[in-house]
Amino acid sequence: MTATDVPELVATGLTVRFAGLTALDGVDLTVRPGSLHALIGPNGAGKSTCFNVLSGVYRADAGSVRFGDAELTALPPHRIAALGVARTFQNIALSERLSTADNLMLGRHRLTRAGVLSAGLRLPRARSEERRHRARAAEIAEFVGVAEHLAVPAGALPYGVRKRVELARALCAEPRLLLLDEPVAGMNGPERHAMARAIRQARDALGLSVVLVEHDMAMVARLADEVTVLDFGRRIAAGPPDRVRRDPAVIRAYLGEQS
Ligand SMILES: Nc1ncnc2c1ncn2[C@@H]1O[C@H](COP(=O)(O)OP(=O)(O)OP(=O)(O)O)[C@@H](O)[C@H]1O
Repeated sequence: MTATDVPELVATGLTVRFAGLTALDGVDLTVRPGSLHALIGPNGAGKSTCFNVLSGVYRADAGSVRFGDAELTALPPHRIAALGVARTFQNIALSERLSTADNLMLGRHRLTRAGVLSAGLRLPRARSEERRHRARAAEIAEFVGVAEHLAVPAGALPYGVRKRVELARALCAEPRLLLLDEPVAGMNGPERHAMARAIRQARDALGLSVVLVEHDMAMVARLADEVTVLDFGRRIAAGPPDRVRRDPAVIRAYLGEQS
């Protein structure tokens, strides 16, 4: 199944101030439908703040966010989620005692009418709805390579697999735009590769747009169609990874971080 109605995300002039500090300063960001877009930049550049604005956790002091015809700018997080914007966090937020399958069912909560985990009455309609959702969750588990772990409690899985289960859970909400906050943080080489493959496969299979915050330039070059670079709250470059990597302002920003 492919999402056919993925709109463009267009953020314009995003500005966020905390006390005396301007965390985002007139940032523009356009995410083409179905693209994999990386948001990068040195520590404190404003990446998380940008995610928090896109998902409604923070309200911008100025600027706007449009997702197709929808104006997201002043909407609370649950309304933004209802429009098909899902997000993962840097820290794992799975229920450790629940199986992978049940964690994925929690991800489908937004789409269920009967309340799938509490279908205690076992009414036929609730049962068939639950079956349908479990089948879809298993299909999504397949896209991100965690299908073999469906029966295992999330807490018993290795770190890299748990992070992919989290990705699957976010996908279970059938988002049209997925925001991934440092999806490979803390992973070793093979886990990074598995996650990169999972992200690409999910995007290809579901046709959604993905924005990911990432530090590792090699990973960005491998994965992203387009990159936006922030530094001190400003957008200093945007474009395809190859061009952005060679941009003198980007090189300066990253060298500055190392010194
Ligand atoms: N809630 C807040 N209150 C005050 N200052 C904040 C808050 N959130 C972020 N900041 C500041 O805003 C700036 C941008 O922070 P942000 O976390 O968005 O950067 P980042 O690019 O995500 O950094 P990192 O890569 O270290 O996660 C930083 O100077 C940070 O200290």
